[in-house]
Amino acid sequence: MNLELQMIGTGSAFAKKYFNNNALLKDGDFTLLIDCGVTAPLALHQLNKSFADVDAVLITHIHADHVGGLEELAFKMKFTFHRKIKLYIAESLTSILWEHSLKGGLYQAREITSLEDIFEVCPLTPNKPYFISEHICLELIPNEHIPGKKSYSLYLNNQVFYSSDMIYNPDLLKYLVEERSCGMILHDCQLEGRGEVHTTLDELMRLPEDIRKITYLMHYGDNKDEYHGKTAGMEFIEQGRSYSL
Ligand SMILES: O=c1ccn([C@@H]2O[C@@H]3COP(=O)(O)O[C@H]3[C@H]2O)c(=O)[nH]1
Ligand SMILES: [Zn+2]
Ligand SMILES: [Zn+2]
Repeated sequence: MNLELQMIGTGSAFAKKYFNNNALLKDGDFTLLIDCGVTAPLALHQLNKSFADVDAVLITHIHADHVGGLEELAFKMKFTFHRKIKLYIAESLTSILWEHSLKGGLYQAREITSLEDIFEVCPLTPNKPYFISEHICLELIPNEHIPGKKSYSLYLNNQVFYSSDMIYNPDLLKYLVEERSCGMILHDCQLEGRGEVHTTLDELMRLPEDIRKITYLMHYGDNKDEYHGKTAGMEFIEQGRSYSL
């Protein structure tokens, strides 16, 4: 596939040791930022990067650990870099992102009155693959996360499933592996407590071994190290490290 995935953060929403669960997906010179949480500017800075290195941004759902850095991204693009990058987002979320999340901070008469004043908005239809660069094919898969809130997982190049935030859905994982040649799963992982809005480690440990073998854990809490060797063979994705896909 020849893509590189680098998690700029691997933490759960309120983790303090890890940044928000956001990623860079690189195809040669093209870099996609997958989600842009509150901590994204600092996370990039600590990797000697900045929003200047980002060519497009994709949003999976509207929670601060996934969209909270967009205000800074937008201002930097508009007034520092003078560049409009592509925003990939489910069509169902475009007006919600502006009206319910970004307008309060970004609105500026004659300068910024809509998402289109900042981004080249690319609304995506779920369950439909899109080539967004030469080698990145992206599909949004609707998931269940928060009652009444639309949220999406990603399926990359018909091979890699990226859960973003979702409650346990073993049937989806089995379907992707058995019917759609999925060879890698990056899954959110709540280490403790009941999985009311996320998937828990206990739930993932119930998956069949062939699925666990290809499952990597992300969006975890600060005490992740206590769980090393206690994950039924599933590896934790490491913040900052680059993975070849
Ligand atoms: O019913 C709820 C709704 C939300 N939350 C917390 O708020 C966080 C929002 O970001 P997140 O989706 O990464 O994780 C969520 C949880 O940590 C919760 O515990 N129960
Ligand atoms: Zn989250
Ligand atoms: Zn969330």
